[in-house]
Amino acid sequence: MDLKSNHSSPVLTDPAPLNKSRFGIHSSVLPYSTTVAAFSPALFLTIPRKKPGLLDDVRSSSWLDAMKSSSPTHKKIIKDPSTEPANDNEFSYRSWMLKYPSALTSFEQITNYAKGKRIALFLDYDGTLSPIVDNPDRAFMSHAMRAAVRNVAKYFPTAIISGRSRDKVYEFVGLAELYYAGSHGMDIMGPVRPFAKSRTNCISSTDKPGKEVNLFQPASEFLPMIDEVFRSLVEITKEIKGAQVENNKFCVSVHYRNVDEKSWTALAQSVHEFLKNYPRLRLTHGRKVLEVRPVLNWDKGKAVEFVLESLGLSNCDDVLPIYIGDDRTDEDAFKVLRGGNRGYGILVSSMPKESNAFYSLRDPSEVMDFLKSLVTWKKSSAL
Ligand SMILES: O=P(O)(O)OC[C@H]1O[C@H](O[C@H]2O[C@H](CO)[C@@H](O)[C@H](O)[C@H]2O)[C@H](O)[C@@H](O)[C@@H]1O
Repeated sequence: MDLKSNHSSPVLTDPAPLNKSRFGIHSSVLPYSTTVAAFSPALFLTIPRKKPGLLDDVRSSSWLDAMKSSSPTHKKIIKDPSTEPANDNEFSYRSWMLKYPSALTSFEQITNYAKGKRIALFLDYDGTLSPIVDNPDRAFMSHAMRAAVRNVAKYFPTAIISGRSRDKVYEFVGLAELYYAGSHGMDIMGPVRPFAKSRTNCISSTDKPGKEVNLFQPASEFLPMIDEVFRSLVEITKEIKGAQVENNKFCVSVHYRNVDEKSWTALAQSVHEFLKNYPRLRLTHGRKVLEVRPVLNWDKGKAVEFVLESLGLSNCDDVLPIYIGDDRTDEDAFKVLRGGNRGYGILVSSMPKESNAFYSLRDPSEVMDFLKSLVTWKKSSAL
């Protein structure tokens, strides 16, 4: 189901930005912010909301369809295409790949285009670097994947852009040489910004190993609210077996992967009902997860532009950004790269789905192969 076309759904996908100005953010010191953060009206989104009391949409089949189709159960999708007999699913996947060719089989085409260009690499975490698992706290990446990411980052500036809190994703990845954006891009720790336009709402900080970095948190004003919402959602959902609420600092995830399907409507309904008290927050939908986020014109696409600008790589014809991700929130980044043919989005998916990406990879193991291929290509082209 295409949630974008269903404005009556309580789960809102990211609407088009109301204001196209890219970084129109003024500085101010907010009363309860620990960091220097600032807001421009351009950063706030107007989200159409249902009137209180109208919960029919939560019970409707479209809502349930969206919850069901939000992510395949990971156990069902582990297949070896070389040994499994071709079936209907495989056939439709291969047809879909005509539109989203494999980044591995199209590798030569990608590198031909990349010749003479500087690649900047953006990687989502869950479902891209680590396989989807039932327990979000145990979504570890393999040692082999970490080695592949470490290696690729030696040759190309590399950033992780995740829905997780920045600290959590750093803990999982554990590589100090990367740039990190957590909370769907609302918490960016990047390089000191000699190239970037003056942006006073960036603050200087140091990362874990003590390197000087820049911190950009456009939603810092929301911190107390998100904290309060997190605690309330833990309470509200505690009777629903399997529900898990995760604090991602500037957003909150309500996981239903381990909830019996019969209770999904009840869960969605209570979250939706509760959020009516918070008109400055919105609900989006990820892989078996409801995500509570500030109503802010900021997303993973904006985060990509921000990191590129920080690195002095924006508006350069000789830069090729590549973004690899599996989730609906990664579409914002794919859109940014597709616009003006700036770079390549690569969708990680084992099943056909519409995307703004150019290429596809089936699962994290293919992501790892792609990263390794980039390194091999880079080394050989330097000879
Ligand atoms: O942007 P990402 O790095 O992909 O983060 C998106 C969400 O990922 C995590 O949830 C997903 O992965 C879990 C572990 O495999 C899985 O159990 C869950 O069902 C998935 O939705 C993370 O826990 C969320 O907070 C992120 O928002």
